[in-house]
Formats: sequence, structure tokens, C-alpha cells
Amino acid sequence: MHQLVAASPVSNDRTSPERPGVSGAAEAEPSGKHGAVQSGSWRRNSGKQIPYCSHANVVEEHWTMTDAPADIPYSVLGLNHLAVAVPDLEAASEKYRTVFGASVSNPKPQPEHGVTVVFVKLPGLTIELLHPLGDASPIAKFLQKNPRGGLHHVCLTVDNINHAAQHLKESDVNLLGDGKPKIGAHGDPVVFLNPKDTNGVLVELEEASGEMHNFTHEKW
Ligand SMILES: C[C@@H](C(=O)O)C(=O)SCCNC(=O)CCNC(=O)[C@H](O)C(C)(C)COP(=O)(O)OP(=O)(O)OC[C@H]1O[C@@H](n2cnc3c(N)ncnc32)[C@H](O)[C@@H]1OP(=O)(O)O
Repeated sequence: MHQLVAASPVSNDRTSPERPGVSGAAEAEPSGKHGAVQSGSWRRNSGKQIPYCSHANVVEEHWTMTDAPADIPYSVLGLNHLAVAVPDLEAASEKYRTVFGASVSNPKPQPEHGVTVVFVKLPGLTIELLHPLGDASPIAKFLQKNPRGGLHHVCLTVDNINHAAQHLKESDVNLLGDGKPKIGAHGDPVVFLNPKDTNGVLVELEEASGEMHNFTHEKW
């Protein structure tokens, strides 16, 4: 079981320094199996500090948690990105930029994956906008079924993609395609899991590198 966090009463003021994990300065939460979980703040272009909270303390205070088995040979390090398939990349980019205040990259074709990608950066979250590229795009049918677009997949960062793939195989979770990692849009190895084996959600795993989440306009 997790060690419960000795938290002070939770304040409704999201910027209160008394609220665990959401004060202005970065704090380390208690170490778990996978090491210290970082929480802290995210600085926007405006220079304004926005508190960022994983809700971990709140969950640990109010819910009973059961730890993962100790022998899992790899670790999920966090959410890498959410991917949204869209019928019009330019219109969707503009919506995220002007409605949600996100920074957006220029579109970049990924011929190996049959998609064109725009990265959308928000505090604590990267969204990948996807549009079909070429005749055999793996997202073509999805867009036919969802002409206004839709949440296409969830990508998790892992520390070792080969160990992850082996563990999934032993857990009867099948990888799509030939099962071999391809290089994804960030330049890191990725695999996709069959949504039939993951409660109907298409999950991508990406092996972490130093570049994770650090996309810049120069690179794109
Ligand atoms: C650049 C890179 C990166 O991040 O670095 C990317 O994002 S590449 C992003 C694009 N690449 C990929 O998505 C690669 C992995 N995806 C694939 O191989 C394919 O899209 C499949 C997931 C196998 C679906 O293939 P396809 O659309 O041809 O088949 P289909 O329409 O007959 O669907 C087969 C079954 O999968 C379900 N299905 C289809 N797309 C789904 C999705 N996004 N999420 C959950 N389920 C999905 C359908 O409902 C159907 O279920 P029922 O059988 O129950 O009716």
C-alpha cells in the first residue's frame, strides 16, 4: 500500500501554498516504486505562474490504493500525448491556439505513419493533431466514421519499449502491425497496442528520451 500523505486540509484556493503539491515552487512528492513524482508549476509565455497538480495527493488522501506487482519489468513514466484525428489541420490548430491558448507547431508529414502531425502544447499536456496522409493512412477509416474528428489514441511514455513489449506479450496484449517499434514523430521508438486488448482504447507506447516534451519551433 502507498504511504498516506500527511496533508493539511485541502483549500479551495488552487494557488494556496498550503495545498499539497500545488504551491508556486516545484516540490517532490513522496517516492513510490518508480521514484519521486514531480509536481510544480508551469510558466506560460506571459510569465504568469500557473499551478500544476497531478491530483496524486488528493487521491491518496481519500482513496485506498493498491500497488502494482513488484516484478513488472518496465515503468510507465507518464502521459506523453493525446492524439486527436481532425478533418482540417489548419482549422483545428487555430482553434487550439485561439480558444485554449495553446502553442502550435507547423504541420509535419510522417509518411512512415500515414499521417500529418501538428503538435499542440498546453501546460502539462501535449496534444497531437492527426490528419490522414497517403492512400493507406491508418486513420482514414476512423475519420470516415467520425467526420468531425475524435480522440484517436493515448500515448504513454515508458522507460524501456522492448521490456514493455515483452511484458505485454506475456499479458496477452497484442501489438499492432509487425510488433516492431517504429520511430515516431518525436524521433523515439513507438508501438501501438490492439484496442481490443485495452478496453477499446488505442494506446501508443513511446520510449522516453531527453527530448521528451521539448518540442521547439526550430525543430518543427
Ligand atoms: C506519428 C505517430 C506518433 O505518435 O509518433 C502517430 O501517432 S501515428 C498515428 C496513426 N497510426 C496508428 O494509429 C497505428 C495503429 N493503428 C492501426 O493499426 C489501425 O488504425 C487500427 C487501430 C488497427 C484500426 O485499423 P482500421 O481503421 O483499418 O480498421 P477498422 O476501422 O476496421 O477498425 C478495426 C477495429 O478497431 C477499432 N478502432 C479503429 N480505430 C480505433 C481507435 N483509434 N481507437 C479505438 N478503436 C479503434 C474499430 O472500431 C474496429 O473495432 P470493431 O472491430 O470492434 O468494430
